[in-house]
Amino acid sequence: MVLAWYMDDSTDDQRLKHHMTPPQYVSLATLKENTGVLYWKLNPESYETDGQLEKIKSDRGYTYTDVIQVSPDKLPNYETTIKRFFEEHIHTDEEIRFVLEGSGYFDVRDSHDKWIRIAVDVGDLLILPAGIYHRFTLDSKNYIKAMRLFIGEPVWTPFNRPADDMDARKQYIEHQKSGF
Ligand SMILES: CSCCC(=O)C(=O)O
Ligand SMILES: [Fe+2]
Repeated sequence: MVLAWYMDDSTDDQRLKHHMTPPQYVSLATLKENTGVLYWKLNPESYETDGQLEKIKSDRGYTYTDVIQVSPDKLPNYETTIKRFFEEHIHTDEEIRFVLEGSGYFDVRDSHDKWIRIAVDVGDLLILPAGIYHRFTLDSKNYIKAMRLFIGEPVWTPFNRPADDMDARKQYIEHQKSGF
């Protein structure tokens, strides 16, 4: 089950939960209204045949899929890559991830520039809109396997903050003002 919460300001291990005291959770509805992040829960046992993933793919035009595994032995240049995932950045396209095994945290900035931590695990399909400031980290279990989806030829290029002058960022801010 996906859960999201506001993060504390501690600079401790990024893989910890970083709850506020007391914890301050964010509902999926609020997450969507405030940030444009979308979420589906799919059945990890039957997603290949039950049509749910196929429907999302055809509704949203996703034509490309691959699978990424993040662990020291599976991911090339592991240390460098996980550092890059955790640098605050945007993309010019949506970031779409469907968790097949393991778990992790996507952190996104809300409309007041506060970090919201989204905990994903098996069956969670998360869509981060183009232009949202975000980052990714493994949690303390240290492993995730996820499907990546894309419209057309994938572009994974991160643009680290500050990227406020980019069109994708400006368009994101406009959407946020007018309501997702
Ligand atoms: C959960 S997939 C691993 C992270 C990733 O692909 C990304 O941050 O772009
Ligand atoms: Fe990203």
